[in-house]
Amino acid sequence: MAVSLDDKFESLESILAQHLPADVLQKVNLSLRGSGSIEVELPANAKETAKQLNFDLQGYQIKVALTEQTRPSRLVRIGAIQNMIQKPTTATVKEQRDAIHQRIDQMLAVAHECQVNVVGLQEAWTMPFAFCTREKYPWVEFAESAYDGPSTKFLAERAKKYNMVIISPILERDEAHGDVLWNTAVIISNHGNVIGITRKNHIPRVGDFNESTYYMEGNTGHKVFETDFGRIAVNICYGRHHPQNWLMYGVNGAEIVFNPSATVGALSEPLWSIEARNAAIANSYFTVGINRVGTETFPNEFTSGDGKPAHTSFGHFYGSSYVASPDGSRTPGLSRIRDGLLVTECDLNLCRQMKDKWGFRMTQRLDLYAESFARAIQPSYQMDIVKDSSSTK
Ligand SMILES: NC(=O)NCCC(=O)O
Repeated sequence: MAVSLDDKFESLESILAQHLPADVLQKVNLSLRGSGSIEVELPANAKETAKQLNFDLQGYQIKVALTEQTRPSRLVRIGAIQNMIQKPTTATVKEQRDAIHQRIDQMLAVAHECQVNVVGLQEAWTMPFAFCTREKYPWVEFAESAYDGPSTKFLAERAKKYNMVIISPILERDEAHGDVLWNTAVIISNHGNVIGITRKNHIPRVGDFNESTYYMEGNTGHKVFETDFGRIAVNICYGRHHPQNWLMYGVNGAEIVFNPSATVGALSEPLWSIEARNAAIANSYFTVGINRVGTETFPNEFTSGDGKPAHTSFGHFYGSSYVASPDGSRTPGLSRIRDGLLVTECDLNLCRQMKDKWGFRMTQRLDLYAESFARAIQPSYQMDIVKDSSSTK
C-alpha cells in the first residue's frame, strides 16, 4: 500500500502511544524528545472549551532551568496557535478573514485561561496560502497595513485585554512605499501597541511555494523586540532552512524565536522536527515552530512545473507545532490534522545557563566567519579545495 505524507493521521506521538507499551513508550519519548518537558495540567474549563470547539490543547513545562542566587526566575508561558482556514476559498475576502478572526478569537480566550503571556500565530494566518496559484486577485486583497489593518486592530484589542504579547504574521500592504507587499510579522505588545514589524528574509522558490511572485526578500534585518515577557524575534517559514538567519537573531539577543510557517508534508515534514530544534541548541534560545494545518483547495487549477497534471490543492499542511528548548529538549507536537493551541511554560534564564554550560556563543568565532564570508562573496573567489597531487582526476 502506498503511503503519503498527505495522509491524514493524527500525529507521530499518537501512533507511538497507540502501539508501544507504557514502559517502552517512556524510553522512546526520552530518547526522541529529551527529559526537559513534562506535561502540565491546564484549567478544566479550557480543556472543555477546546473539546467543544474541536481543537487540540496541550500544555507542557520545560523544567530544566536552575534556580540562580542572583537572578529571579523569568517564567513565561508561550502559546502557539495553528489553524485551518474556516471558509471555502470561493467565499469573499471579508467572509474568509472574518471567519478566521472568529476562530482565533475563541482560541485566544482559551490561551488567556491557560495564562499564556506570549502567543504566536501561523504564517499569513488571515488567509488561505494562495501563493501556489500564481494568481494575484483576489488573494492580494488579503494584504493589509501592519499598523492599522483590520487584523492588527482585532489583535491589539485582545492583546491589551488579555495582557498578552501577540505575534501576527500577515501579508502586509505597505501603502507608504508604493503599495508594495511584504510577508511580515507584526509584534503587538501586551499593552496593545505595535512594537514593530519584521519581514521574511528568505523567500522560497521550491515546489508550489511561488511566493516570489508576490513579495520580495525582507528589508528589516534581524530585529529583536524587547517585551514584558522576554526578547522576541521572528524567523518566518522558509528562513528556518538558513542557519545564518537563526544565528543573527541570537547575535541580537533573542530569547524566544518564533517560526510561523506554512509547509506541506510531501516537501518538508521530515525536516520540520529538526530545524527549529537545532536552532534552539545552536543559539541558546527557545524556538517555537508553528505550522498551518489542513488541506486548502482553490477555484482554478494550477500546475507545479513538474510535468504532472494540473490540480487545485497544495497538499496537506501538517500542523505539528512545537517548542524546542536551548538544552535540546522539545515538547511533543500538536495534531497534524486539527487546529491546536500549545502552551509551554519556560524559564528564560535557561538561555544564559545553556550559554554558560556549552559555550556555543563564546566559541562561535564570528570574526572567522565574517572574514570568510567577506572573501566568499568576491567575484574573484576560488573555493578552498585541496587536491591530492597524485590523483589523475
Ligand atoms: N511558506 C514557506 O516559506 N514555505 C516554504 C516551504 C518550506 O520552507 O517548508
